Amino acid sequence: MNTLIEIKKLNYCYPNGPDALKNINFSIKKGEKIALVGPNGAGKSTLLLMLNGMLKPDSGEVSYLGEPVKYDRKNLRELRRKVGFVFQNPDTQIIAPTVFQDVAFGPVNLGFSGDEVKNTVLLSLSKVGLRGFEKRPPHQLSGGEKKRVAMAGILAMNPDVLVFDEPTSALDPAGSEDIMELLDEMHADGKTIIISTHDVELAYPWADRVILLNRGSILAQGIPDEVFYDKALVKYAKLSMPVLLELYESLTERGLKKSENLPKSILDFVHILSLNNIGNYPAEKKEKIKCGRIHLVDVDKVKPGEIQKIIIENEILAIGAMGSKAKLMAEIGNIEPDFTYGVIDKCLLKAINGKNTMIITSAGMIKRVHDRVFEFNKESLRDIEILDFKNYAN
Ligand SMILES: Nc1ncnc2c1ncn2[C@@H]1O[C@H](COP(=O)(O)OP(=O)(O)OP(=O)(O)O)[C@@H](O)[C@H]1O
Repeated sequence: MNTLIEIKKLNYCYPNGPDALKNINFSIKKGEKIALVGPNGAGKSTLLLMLNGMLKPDSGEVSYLGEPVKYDRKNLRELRRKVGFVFQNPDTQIIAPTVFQDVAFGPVNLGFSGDEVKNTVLLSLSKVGLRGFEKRPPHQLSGGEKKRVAMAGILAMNPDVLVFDEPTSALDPAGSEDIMELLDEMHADGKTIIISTHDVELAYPWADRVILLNRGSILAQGIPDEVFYDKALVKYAKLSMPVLLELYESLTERGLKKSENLPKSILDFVHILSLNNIGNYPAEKKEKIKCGRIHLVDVDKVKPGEIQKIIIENEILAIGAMGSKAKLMAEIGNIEPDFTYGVIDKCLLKAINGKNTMIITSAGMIKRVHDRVFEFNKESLRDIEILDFKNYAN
């Protein structure tokens, strides 16, 4: 993997303020999903602001693709085009009287033609699930919708790296799940993503790598399993262990056999329990329970009206919509999805209980579903089947 951003020996102190960052060293590789985790005041926002040159270190270096960042106007403009930043509070970012104008701000400044601006804005709005919002005044939107407008504004500049300061702050659980799903969609589109959060439950299953920050210093960095399973470290950072790990630790102390991998989802946990012969169907029932199937619907190939027929004909008991296109399709087809985040694992969980499910999604994510189900089948010695619906005829 190529190193995109590298930070070396970085120090920063706000004028008349505390030492906000002390001797920071880390690098970000292309395609990574990184969570910067720490309690209030740890320095997360300050560090994120270094990534696209909004703050300049007092000492040390930030480099992008091997080149040290230069803090003149021209170079900063270039850098900010490649590293997009979505603020914690969308009101900081939204400036125009309509959603269209707000999202168009970047492309207009980049000198796009009228048609290019229009196409880019509409594409970005559809990526964040806000088509039809073009004429709305942003200040009349909900907090979650404003966050999406801010994201669309950044996507319109097509950056390589997306930085989100507390992407789910002030959102309800469904709004948070929607935003996290959007981040996954952007990642599937090839973007490198860095978020800050103090929500360990959110960071643990999502991130490829976690950087733990406290009082302006990096305490640890590594894969989430290692960082969050270190109780003393997590406590020192004034955070708590993700609840699945806490439960796993507690049960292994009482004799539960340890598994090869730590549980990242309820599905993983159920799998670990079943390896310990806990929660399995009794032998006589097990014989009769066949795994449910996952019906995979490609939104670009199947019409909304046809989905209802597939649901009825295949006795589908739970539906997941993965991605904004799928959610829009569900809305048009009058389908209320049961899952919109963590969809694959939730459908696998239903499948092992013998229930048929449907996942509605689009091109980029179809392979992800196949890969995850293949991996789960291999690990759990099951044969959960995927039926691909590329057109209704099959
Ligand atoms: N503009 C500023 N001027 C002076 N001090 C500041 C400024 N912004 C932040 N600080 C201080 O720098 C330190 C790091 O703040 P920062 O906002 O980066 O932390 P954070 O981890 O993002 O916190 P939170 O989770 O509460 O948003 C804190 O002690 C804070 O008081």
